[in-house]
Amino acid sequence: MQIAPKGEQARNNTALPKAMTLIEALPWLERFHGKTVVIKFGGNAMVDESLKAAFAQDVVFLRYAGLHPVVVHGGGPQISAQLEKLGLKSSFTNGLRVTTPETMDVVRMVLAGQVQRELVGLLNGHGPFAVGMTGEDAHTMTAVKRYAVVDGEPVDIGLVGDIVNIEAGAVKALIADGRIPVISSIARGADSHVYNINADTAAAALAVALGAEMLVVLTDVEGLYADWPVSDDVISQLSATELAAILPTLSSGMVPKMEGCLHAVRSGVGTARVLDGRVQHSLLLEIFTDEGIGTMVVPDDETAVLGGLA
Ligand SMILES: Nc1ncnc2c1ncn2[C@@H]1O[C@H](COP(=O)(O)OP(=O)(O)O)[C@@H](O)[C@H]1O
Ligand SMILES: CC(=O)N[C@@H](CCC(=O)OP(=O)(O)O)C(=O)O
Repeated sequence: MQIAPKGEQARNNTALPKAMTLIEALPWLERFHGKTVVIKFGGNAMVDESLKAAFAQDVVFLRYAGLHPVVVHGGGPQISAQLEKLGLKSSFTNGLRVTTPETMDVVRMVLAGQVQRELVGLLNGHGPFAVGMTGEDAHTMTAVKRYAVVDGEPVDIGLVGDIVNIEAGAVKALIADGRIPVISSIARGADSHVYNINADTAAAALAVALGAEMLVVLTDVEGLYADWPVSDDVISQLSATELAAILPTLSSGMVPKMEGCLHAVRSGVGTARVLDGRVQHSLLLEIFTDEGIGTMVVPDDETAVLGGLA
């Protein structure tokens, strides 16, 4: 038995702000309970051990809060580091890795064998939730060869694919079983080649196929900068039409990210958000607090009020 001195519990009201923080989350919990959230964890956001651990906590928190998180992970910098160790060079065209068959072996090994395994391990430190798979498994993602377009001309970039079909059954079965799917962006081609898929593109396609409420992209910038690299003013919210208008002006890694966000909101996903993965717990802050952070893309018919509660 433990006995507190008279009045101590009543005076001990330092806990009130904590209670208010929890209460602030209530409308968002009501709104998102039972909804699927596809989270893209970018390779540039996973450089730090404490960030990876905080990410795993956030994702498991979402699961316990009654949402259905699905993780699609990147690993671009990790692939480049491994290629370098092997004496192979990395080259990109329009933000896409030029992927020879030799490079593809390394992409598959790093994404499915290292990055995915590590994330599954971190998530499963909190319970038996995470199940790793690649887009190849159960024909979840089918790809066709993708060409980069440079000066209006198609350029062969090797085994880079575009997703043409998603069979979401295996992912849905995992969600229904209370698991957290952790998916590497590799897909089988109808021609039985294995293709390297940009992880932003894969996450967006999966969000659409799952009818997700939200696509969240965690990266290494605060959001979409209005006039990058000249300024770093973050665009906090923009409509699909506004995004389509600025898409041709974007460069490097932002191109597949924002193309994915646009595709998602134009295909039924409620909102698409780009967040700073370098900020600990940015995922929870974005979903469960009133302060929106990063960039939110909303469908054209949504009003600005989506930033708060509609
Ligand atoms: N308008 C922009 N706003 C923000 N970042 C931009 C913009 N245009 C290009 N970038 C670049 O895109 C990068 C993010 O893409 P990328 O490196 O592929 O990240 P990730 O590994 O998270 O997918 C940023 O670090 C920045 O250098
Ligand atoms: C075709 C293509 O470029 N694929 C990417 C796949 C990994 C990825 O997208 O990782 P990030 O999200 O960390 O950039 C690559 O090989 O780097």
